[in-house]
Amino acid sequence: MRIEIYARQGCHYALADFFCFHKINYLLGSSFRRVEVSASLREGSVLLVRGPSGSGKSTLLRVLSRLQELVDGQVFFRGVNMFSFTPQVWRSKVHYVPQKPAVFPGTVHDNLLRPYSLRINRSKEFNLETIQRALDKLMLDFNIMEQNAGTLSGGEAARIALLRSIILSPNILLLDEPTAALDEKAKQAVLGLLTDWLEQKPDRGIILVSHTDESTTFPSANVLEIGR
Ligand SMILES: Nc1ncnc2c1ncn2[C@@H]1O[C@H](COP(=O)(O)OP(=O)(O)OP(=O)(O)O)[C@@H](O)[C@H]1O
Repeated sequence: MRIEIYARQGCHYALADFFCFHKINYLLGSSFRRVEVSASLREGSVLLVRGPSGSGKSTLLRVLSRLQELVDGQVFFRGVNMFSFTPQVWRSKVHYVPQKPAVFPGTVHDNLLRPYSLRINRSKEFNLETIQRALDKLMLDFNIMEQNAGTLSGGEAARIALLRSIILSPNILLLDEPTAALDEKAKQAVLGLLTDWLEQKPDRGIILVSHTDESTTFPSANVLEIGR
């Protein structure tokens, strides 16, 4: 009950209490520059995060995925405070896909399989048909599965990192410039996949940091401006 009350106070302006953060404060790197932001995300929707370079957009995503401490403020998923979850459970719900894709030793197949070795994902199914469909949508050939992940191009590695998150079916995707390394056609493919992903199931949302205007793809998206 206490959690409910906090949720309403913290995010009372939210259209729905799906995911929201209220007056969260965080430091930029080791400097004393501090950012304070509030925003909310409706189920099935996108929150676009904009702001000048160095304003703290990537840091916000790190804070929301609990890779960096917040100084103050509250974050809620369905009215439950972020700190009520263990970091592992929180990160299985809220996935961060960094700007520089993480590439692990081994093939692309090994890279996609890697998160399933974590206890939190053991009950999840690694489904090759789903992967094949997603690779198609991302304009990648299924043969890429056997390629050494260290040899992927920047744009390929970005799409594989996104796919690795998507197949685990989190509730919230925190995406940092997911199309920055892509040409226009591949960019549209990624945005199409994200649109489909949002529509496939309820209980999903995306927070998207992007320097390009994605509001035509996601016309109902809320926008959070940082550092203006
Ligand atoms: N680990 C760190 N150590 C020191 N400074 C850091 C660290 N991480 C971030 N910063 C600084 O914090 C500020 C915000 O960085 P952040 O990456 O969040 O910005 P951004 O808005 O995402 O920028 P961009 O649009 O260029 O990607 C920058 O000035 C950056 O140099």
